[in-house]
Amino acid sequence: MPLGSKLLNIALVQMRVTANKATNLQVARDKVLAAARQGADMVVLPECFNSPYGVQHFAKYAEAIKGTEPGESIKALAGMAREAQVYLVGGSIPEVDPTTSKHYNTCPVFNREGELLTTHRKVHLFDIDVPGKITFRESAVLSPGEHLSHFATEWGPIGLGICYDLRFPEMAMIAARRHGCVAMVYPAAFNTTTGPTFFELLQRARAVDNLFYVATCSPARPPAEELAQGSYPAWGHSTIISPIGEVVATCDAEDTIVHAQLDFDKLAEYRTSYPIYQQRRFDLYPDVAEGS
Ligand SMILES: NC(=O)CCC(=O)C(=O)O
Repeated sequence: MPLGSKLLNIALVQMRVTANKATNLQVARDKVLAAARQGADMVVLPECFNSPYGVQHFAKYAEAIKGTEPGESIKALAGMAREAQVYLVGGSIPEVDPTTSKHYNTCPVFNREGELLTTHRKVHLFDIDVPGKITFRESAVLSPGEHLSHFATEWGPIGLGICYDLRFPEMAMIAARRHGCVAMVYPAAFNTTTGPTFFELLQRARAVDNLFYVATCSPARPPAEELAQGSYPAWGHSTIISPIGEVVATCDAEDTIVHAQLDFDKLAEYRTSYPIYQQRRFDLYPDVAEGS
């Protein structure tokens, strides 16, 4: 992709995640390389791509990212990004901070040289209770991140969130208006209870709120026999949404790679047609994007 190009080819790797970390890393590598062969400039992996998603698993699979020798998943991700020569939004992995022993749900991002550009620690932990359907309490094991995150690319800055973060419009608004982000990327793992009602709706809302692209990447849904044994029922439906809320590309719950082209000339056109960036009334309500 030549510098200054307005088109970004993105690929969402909706992969099956197993209990075997080495297998997950190998599958991720094969799929990142396959996506690059299809022309992807940026590849996104799912939330918790190296470990089953569940509070009972986080500590067992956790690895250090910073402040010491990086763990095997970080080394593997850096290698994949370098080999495929893509920006890699490395889904998320359970992270342990070696200085505090706290655990996080963390998204690492790499450039085409395999250098770690940034990490996003999930800011809003997934604590919900839908009686008779799903109870989940990430905060039983994880600590919340304390920072919002974005990274620079030749297409413009790109904001990061992880799954439940998608429900909080302020994060996306701050990315868009404080940092000038042209897209928001969310590794995610909604489920068969909340996914049908909320997943696409939230993505379309965040896109339209900010007139930018939104991309999400989920694990594929496990097979019925694993669900019967209590595996997390991932909703799948990895999706790319345009700045005016159209579904550009999506899928169901299967193991697949979703490709789409983000067109930033179109984004500029939409922002001219719908000049909401110039029309806000901060004399009537506070600006959440104010600050450093
Ligand atoms: N992994 C998550 O944060 C799940 C979020 C989710 O399913 C929701 O409804 O929100």
